[in-house]
Amino acid sequence: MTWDRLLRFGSGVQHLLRADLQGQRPWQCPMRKALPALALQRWQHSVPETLGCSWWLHNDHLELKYSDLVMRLDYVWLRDHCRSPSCYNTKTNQRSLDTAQVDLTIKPSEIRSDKDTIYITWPDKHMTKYGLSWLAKHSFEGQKDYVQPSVLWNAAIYKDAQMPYVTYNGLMDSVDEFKKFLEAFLLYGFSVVDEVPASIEATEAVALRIGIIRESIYGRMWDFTSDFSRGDTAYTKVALDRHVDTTYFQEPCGVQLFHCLRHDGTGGRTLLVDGFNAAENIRKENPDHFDVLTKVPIKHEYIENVADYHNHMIGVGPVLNIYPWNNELYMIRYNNYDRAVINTVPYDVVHQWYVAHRALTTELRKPENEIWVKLKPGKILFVDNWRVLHGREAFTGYRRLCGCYLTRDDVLNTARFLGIKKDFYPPAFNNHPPLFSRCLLKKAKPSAQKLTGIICTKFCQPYGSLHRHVSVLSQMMF
Ligand SMILES: C[N+](C)(C)CCCC[C@H](N)C(=O)O
Ligand SMILES: O=C(O)CCC(=O)C(=O)O
Ligand SMILES: [Fe+2]
Repeated sequence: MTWDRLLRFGSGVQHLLRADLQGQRPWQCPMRKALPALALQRWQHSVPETLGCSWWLHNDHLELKYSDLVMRLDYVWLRDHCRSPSCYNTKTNQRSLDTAQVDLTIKPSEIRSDKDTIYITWPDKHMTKYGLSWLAKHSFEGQKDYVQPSVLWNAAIYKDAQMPYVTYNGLMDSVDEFKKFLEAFLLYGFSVVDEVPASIEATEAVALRIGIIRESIYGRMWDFTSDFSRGDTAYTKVALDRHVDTTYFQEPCGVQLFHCLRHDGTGGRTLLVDGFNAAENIRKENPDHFDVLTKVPIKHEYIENVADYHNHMIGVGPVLNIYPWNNELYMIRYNNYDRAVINTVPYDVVHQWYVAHRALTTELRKPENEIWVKLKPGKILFVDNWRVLHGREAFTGYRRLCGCYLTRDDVLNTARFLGIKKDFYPPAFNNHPPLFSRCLLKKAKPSAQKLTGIICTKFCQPYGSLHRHVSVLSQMMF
């Protein structure tokens, strides 16, 4: 074997590469494309091809083929992901290695593989063992393009959805019921628990089953009537248009739950609107409006000086919040009552923003997007406050509502523990087009029998990936 060969091909259970990598020549060899034809045909395998892996040392990364998956692994990444006891604590699942100490031009000095494992020795003689299936699972190329399915709904879709009926006893005593409830919440952005004792204590117990209560200026568990005990319209009898709460927090509360403990009077129904559905419709129909709503920072404010309550909360952010790496919408900050003075952009942008905001408002106000429910003692409504807007009809009489906010991370933590949350971090670079991350599943149910239609939103175009997603989603949902 010549030097070039030794450096370019990996194979065998025996050591293949034992090079002084400081030597210039091998690492300056041309990239794969420029290699002689013979060399290109010479991927070598550790064991019969079907079982093992083959690898190729490039100048700046390791190309590793393992059961049909071709991975390209950066050397610093490989060193950084060493799971040896000195680099990684498997008890705490924390890295002990100081990544800043890794030479950014590091290269393996020795490499070999067998059926399940690849072994890399580094210039300082440290050896790293990588399970091939671990690499397949954690490499960029090995990412399964699953999404957290979410059903963007309007009134008609909701009607067909057959949301599960989960009771207090079911939720507290049965993991299956608990999962049913949370699955519906993840899919639709709201979910109901029924037959709950009409007390603050039972409401709190339900909250704690799902997550951790987020204490705020309103307290831990809150419990209010229309007595204007706090300086906010919520504490009156007037109607409240659709909104999300705590837009004036830098991180608005993730989840809110409502339990109406008593109402002797008329009106007071609760309105729910899927903010993501409305926003995705805007994205489809008028991407420029969508764009403006994702870019213009808007301040929201809560100023209260009532009795002993003195609060001034400020939160700033766009109405539509999207992840920069794939444009996925993750939070809507929409509350026209609490929106503060706009002074962040010049007048012409202000005007564009008003036009875009009007388009969104029009969409949010379409009766076909509204669902109305009457909260009653015994029924707890959970709302994803980053996605689903709520409102209420004016009412008469005595009405007492209790509930709390939950920390979002902890609700998702519970969902992961139950195995019902898939986390998807899509490819973020140009030659790997963003895969769409939200789609409209018509008539999907939490443990759906059937999907009757999947409409992909505009930003997730590539047909190939759409096709893959559809099949992945189908697998998950059927
Ligand atoms: C839910 N609870 C009654 C405690 C608070 C109400 C907060 C109302 C406020 N305008 C907002 O939308 O954030
Ligand atoms: O009274 C209601 O039904 C809800 C009021 C409200 O929007 C809130 O408390 O956040
Ligand atoms: Fe509210």
